[in-house]
Amino acid sequence: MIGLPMKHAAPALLRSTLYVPGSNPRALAKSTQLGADAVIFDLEDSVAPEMKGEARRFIREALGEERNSTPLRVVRINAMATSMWQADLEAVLGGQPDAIAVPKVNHRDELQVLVDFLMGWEQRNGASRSMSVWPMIESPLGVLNALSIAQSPRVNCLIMGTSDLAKALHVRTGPEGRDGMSYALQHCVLAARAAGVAILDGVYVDIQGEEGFLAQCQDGVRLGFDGKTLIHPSQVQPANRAFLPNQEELQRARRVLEGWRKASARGDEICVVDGYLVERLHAEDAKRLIALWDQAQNHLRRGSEASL
Ligand SMILES: CC(C)(COP(=O)(O)OP(=O)(O)OC[C@H]1O[C@@H](n2cnc3c(N)ncnc32)[C@H](O)[C@@H]1OP(=O)(O)O)[C@@H](O)C(=O)NCCC(=O)NCCSC(=O)C[C@H](O)C(=O)O
Ligand SMILES: [Mg+2]
Repeated sequence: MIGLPMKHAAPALLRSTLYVPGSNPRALAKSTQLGADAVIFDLEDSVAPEMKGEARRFIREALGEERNSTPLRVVRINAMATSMWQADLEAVLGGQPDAIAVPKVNHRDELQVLVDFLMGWEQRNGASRSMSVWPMIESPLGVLNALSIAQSPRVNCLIMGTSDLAKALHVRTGPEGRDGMSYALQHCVLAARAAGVAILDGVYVDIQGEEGFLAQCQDGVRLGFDGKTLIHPSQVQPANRAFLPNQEELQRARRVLEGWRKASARGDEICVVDGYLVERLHAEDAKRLIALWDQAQNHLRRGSEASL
């Protein structure tokens, strides 16, 4: 039933999420054809104040286009501390985006205001489903409150705003790494996992810096992120590859699952695969990796069917 606080399931595949300035209709049209798992049509920092109205119209038009289930369409509104977010929502909700990304969330109370607004809109307009909410964590207070933010109604994904966070923390980031914010990143991954929601790593702003970008994707994988937010089409395919198991990991996961299933059928809870102890938890983790791979194959298939 629309309107009740409820848990929204986390999207299954979010390796690549591409930001697109709402003021750029050419990029808006292109963004959904690039193989990203999600796109974020932006009304916040990439749009000049005098362009906000026009960007709202462009985004509403882009949402209205005939579409498939992929990529997910998300709209980033202006922060709840501004006077712009209501007009943003009024302009785009009729286009039924898959989620609303909310920048600079410091406290769960801000989300309650947003959810109250969404519930009112959905009731007035007889909406058939309730909108998901993707809060952005990009301040020290946001990081410290990450768990309660992640547990708020309708939240099914957190997004790291690492540029704003680096600025607020006074840390340097770049190809040499981002050690200064590793505690904050890990804290947010912990919060997302505890709340059962997805979590996306921040952007890498050096568009030409392929090597640095790949290194940061690998860092994101090691930290436990589900995927990365992106700023340029050239980052989509590398992120799609980085956030999937490679062939060696996939084959190993299949051997682990098979080995454990055989052991389980014999009544054993443990076995040894490739010289390593395998318990139920390893089989479950292997199953998760295989499911991720299968989701990506389905996504590819749907994409190629859509382009026929
Ligand atoms: C950074 C850019 C301004 C560079 O744009 P451009 O100079 O046009 O790049 P290219 O010439 O290489 O572009 C080639 C074609 O690709 C299209 N394009 C470029 N970027 C995108 C995109 N993001 N989505 C879709 N399509 C894109 C161009 O239109 C060209 O197409 P064509 O003309 O047909 O050949 C630009 O990449 C850009 O605007 N990127 C996104 C910037 C953005 O959204 N920033 C805000 C989000 S990041 C953030 O806010 C951080 C967070 O809050 C934090 O705190 O960390
Ligand atoms: Mg930001």
